[in-house]
Formats: sequence, C-alpha cells, structure tokens
Amino acid sequence: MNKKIKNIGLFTSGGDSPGMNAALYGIAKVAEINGIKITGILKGYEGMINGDFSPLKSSDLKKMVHRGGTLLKTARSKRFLTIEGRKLALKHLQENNIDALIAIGGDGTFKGLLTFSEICDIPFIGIPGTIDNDISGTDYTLGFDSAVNTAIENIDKIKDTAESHNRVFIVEVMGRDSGYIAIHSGLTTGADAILIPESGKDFIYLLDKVKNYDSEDAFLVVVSEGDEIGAELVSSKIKEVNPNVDLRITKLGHVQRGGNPSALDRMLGIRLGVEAVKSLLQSKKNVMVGILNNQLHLTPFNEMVKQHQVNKELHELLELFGK
Ligand SMILES: Nc1ncnc2c1ncn2[C@@H]1O[C@H](COP(=O)(O)OP(=O)(O)O)[C@@H](O)[C@H]1O
Ligand SMILES: O=P(O)(O)OC[C@H]1O[C@](O)(COP(=O)(O)O)[C@@H](O)[C@@H]1O
Repeated sequence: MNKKIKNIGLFTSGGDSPGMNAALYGIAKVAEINGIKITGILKGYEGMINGDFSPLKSSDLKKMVHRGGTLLKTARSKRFLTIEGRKLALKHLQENNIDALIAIGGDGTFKGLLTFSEICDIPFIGIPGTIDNDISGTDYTLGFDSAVNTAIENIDKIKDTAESHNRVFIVEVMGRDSGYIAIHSGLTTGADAILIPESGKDFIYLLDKVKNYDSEDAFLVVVSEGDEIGAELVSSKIKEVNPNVDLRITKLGHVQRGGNPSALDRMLGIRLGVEAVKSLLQSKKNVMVGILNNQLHLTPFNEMVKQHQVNKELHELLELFGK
C-alpha cells in the first residue's frame, strides 16, 4: 500500500446529482481510518482556481448522507478551459499541500482532469456523478436512479389528470443528449411514446400512433430535452398530423436533480467513494471508479467516453413498446 498520500483534495463538478454527499461521506470515512487528511474544494474547478479550500470531517458528512445536492457546491468553469486557469488551480493545490484529487462529476469533469494531468502529476480519481447516466465504464452514475424516481413520481400524477380529460400530455425530462431518463421513466409509467436523442425511429412510431388518436383515452409522450427533440418540437409535429388534439406540455426540469437520494444512489455513492480512496492507496491514478455487473471497476480517463448510444436491450424495449 502506498502510504505517501497525506492530504486528498475533494470536489464536485458539473451538474449536481443526488448521492454526491454519500460519496463524499464514503471517501472521508475511509480516508480518516487510514490517517489521511481530506480537504474540500468548493464549487469544482472554480474553487480550485479561486483557492477556496477547507478541511472536511466525516462527522460533518455523515449528517449529509441522506441529502441531495452537494455540500461542496458545484459549478461549470470557463476559466478551467484555459491554461492560465489551470496553472492558477495547480498553484493553489500546491499551496494547500494536496497530494491526490478525487473528483465527482460527469465526462466533462474527467476530460478536465485529463487535460490538467499535462501540468499536474498528482494522482486523480473520478467518481461518475450525473443524473444523465451517459458515461461508459459504469452501469449507473450517481443520481440517475433518484432522478428517474422523481420523474416517475411526477409522471404518475400527470397521468391521473391526463386520463381524467383524455388529453395528450407531453412530459419533457432531462438529458441534453442522453435518453436514459426518458426510457426508464417512460417505460415504467406506461407511456404511449418515448423519444430520445439517440434514436430517429421513435418519431415515426409516435406520428403513426397519434394520427389515429381519437381522444377516447389519455396519450402520454415522454421526451428528452435537447436541441433536436424537446417538447415544443414534438407538440408541433403531433398537431401537424392530428390538429384537433387537446394537448398539454409539462417540463419536469431541475426538480429531477434535487431531493433525497434513493437507497441505490446512497449505496452507490458510499461504495464508489470508499473504492476511490482504496484505489489511491493502491497507487492507481487517472481512473474512474464505476460499477459494472455489480462489481467495482476502474476505467482509465483516456478510455472513458460519453455514451452516445443506449444499449441494445434498451433499444429493443423502446421499439417493442413504441409500436
Ligand atoms: N476539455 C476540457 N479541458 C478542461 N476542462 C474541461 C474540459 N471539458 C470540461 N472541462 C471542465 O469540466 C467542467 C464540468 O464539465 P461539464 O461538461 O459542465 O459537466 P460534467 O462534468 O457533469 O459533464 C467544465 O465546466 C469545465 O470547467
Ligand atoms: O443546470 P444546468 O446548467 O441548466 O444544466 C442542465 C443539464 O444538466 C443535467 O441535469 C446534467 O448534466 P451534467 O451532470 O452532465 O452536467 C442535464 O440533464 C441537463 O441538460
């Protein structure tokens, strides 16, 4: 075991996701047991650039394990995209004697670490935290399960009113370029159509179905947000083929990012957090800790990619239930 690590810097970056605090707790707990100091860096790369560092204790994080959001706050940082920003971040890491970094974020955050590794040679470990579930090297990202549960809870309520009025309802869920939330929440609420950014066929199925829709029942469409689809576009296409429909749109928006993490996300956070510290103690660097087939798994940052495809089985389900 490598005992040289004395002070791990921790930060959360990109969109927050339920389960981030549980991961921070897991990290702090196992670090303390191994006599390693933990330093929190506020607001992701922005805090690193601003020198916003403060010590963390597992006793503080224990109180946050059930809470959504992130105790460390998070941000997207334009300055970190510049070499000047990254040099400033490096200076502050050195001044604070940080000898390893654990980042919780999405693929953008890990790309940032990869770029940072050109000038900073301390070990980095990543934990996948995004509600979008669009990172390879892990079956689930932190926050996805909670976000889907929030979406389902709300869609169930929309169904009650949709069915009472025999209305067409379009519910837009998050995932700029990822359909995982839409597929999971759409299938499990019995949606009549599910539209995701990764597929083109689902539009054809929707229009085929809706052109014969006779307002004798509710018609539920779950669609991912995004430039190429989104609720407005779907609404105008439906009206083109069936102009008389009584249609309403609900955008679930940021409500999907908040709330207490599900049991699954809390456990995932703790497991990934503990494994991140263990990986550092085993001299691992520049890897993301994930879960594949319920086993902990490490993926090098340079092999980790944003997933632009949902897996084959989900695609088949989408086709089956889209018809
Ligand atoms: N190629 C890159 N080089 C340096 N920093 C990057 C790069 N890509 C992303 N980042 C940093 O990572 C931050 C988080 O990325 P973002 O895509 O917003 O969220 P996420 O990590 O959730 O995907 C960005 O705001 C930026 O500061
Ligand atoms: O909070 P913002 O900046 O409006 O971002 C919204 C986006 O963040 C997400 O919730 C999560 O994105 P990341 O976790 O990849 O940053 C997307 O689903 C959504 O499109």
